[in-house]
Amino acid sequence: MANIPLIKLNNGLSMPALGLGTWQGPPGREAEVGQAVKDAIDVGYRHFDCAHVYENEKIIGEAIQAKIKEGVVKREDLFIVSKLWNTFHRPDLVEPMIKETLRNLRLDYLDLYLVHWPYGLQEGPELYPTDPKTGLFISSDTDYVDTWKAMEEVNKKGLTKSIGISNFNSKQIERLLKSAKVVPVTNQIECHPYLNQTKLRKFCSDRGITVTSYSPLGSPARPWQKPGDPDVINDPKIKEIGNKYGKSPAQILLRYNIQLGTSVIPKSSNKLRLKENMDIFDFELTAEDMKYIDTFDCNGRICPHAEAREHPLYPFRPDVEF
Ligand SMILES: NC(=O)C1=CN([C@@H]2O[C@H](COP(=O)(O)OP(=O)(O)OC[C@H]3O[C@@H](n4cnc5c(N)ncnc54)[C@H](OP(=O)(O)O)[C@@H]3O)[C@@H](O)[C@H]2O)C=CC1
Ligand SMILES: O=C1CO[C@H](CO)[C@@H](O)[C@@H]1O
Repeated sequence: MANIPLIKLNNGLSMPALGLGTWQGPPGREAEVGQAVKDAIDVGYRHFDCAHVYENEKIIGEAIQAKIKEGVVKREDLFIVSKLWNTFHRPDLVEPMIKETLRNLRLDYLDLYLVHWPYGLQEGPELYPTDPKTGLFISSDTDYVDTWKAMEEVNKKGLTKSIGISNFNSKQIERLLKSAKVVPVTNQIECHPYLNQTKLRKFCSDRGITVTSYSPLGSPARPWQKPGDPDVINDPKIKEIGNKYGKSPAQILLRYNIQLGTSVIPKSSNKLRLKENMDIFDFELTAEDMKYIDTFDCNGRICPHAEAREHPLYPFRPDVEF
């Protein structure tokens, strides 16, 4: 079984450099994730990236419990991540939400809890409250600085060992750090050769914040993909590099991220591909190949959350460089 390297966090804890993504895309596919989690544990995954908004945490909780009961793994060997959804940014909602996630995942604590996006949405039963006239998400006026204080509280209470952020830009991180008592351990962001985040990765690293790379394979099954959109896993140049190393395009994409120093969380529901995605620690891309892949960067963002573009805290604004 491959030995997955650990990434040191700024609070002395560590996070496995490879984890399983659990967002399953189109509705109706949520059930696949239970088997995927069980298979992943069997083949050696220990880091699981979950979120309330993926609406599958109960199934994941059952799968984890089943593997603990079977004696395949112990709770303390696992690194379980979840995320606070945008409609729960109001500070008084943070503790009830982490507790709901813990109940669903059947855990006493999380290893890492992230603020999923910097912008808050109108509180209520809808996960994506949307104005039918404009098609835009409906904002709440909660400031992530206040949400973060409540995140620090749930961290202090031991409901999660670490706290972090996701989809924050450099200006938002800078502002958060002015009042934060706890520095986020990671910023989970989209990162692959078409959007390699050189500046934001350096900005985070200079402040002791690791980067976790989401959609590292370019999320080829994302429901909103249109013909002609970025499709990094099918880039012939990536395939050609793979041929040189005897590795698949997915393995080259994941290895690229590992060598950038990030933690990487590919999703798969297929046992063979789960194994394939772990089999990336027995080779190294040369410095020349890393530099060559760096040149593929083309602002090829595939998870823009464009329906939030008018929100004052939308992170991917044209006036913010990174
Ligand atoms: N913080 C945030 O806002 C976000 C976080 N995320 C997190 O990141 C995770 C990963 O990103 P995601 O968008 O799911 O996309 P990925 O880039 O991980 O791609 C997943 C897709 O690639 C396919 N795939 C997996 N392995 C291989 C392989 N070896 N060869 C060919 N195809 C493969 C999967 O199909 P199959 O299952 O059939 O193998 C699936 O369709 C998410 O699941 C989620 O946990 C994602 C988006 C936003
Ligand atoms: O993590 C995520 C996976 O994809 C979802 C669909 O857009 C996003 O809402 C979310 O940020």
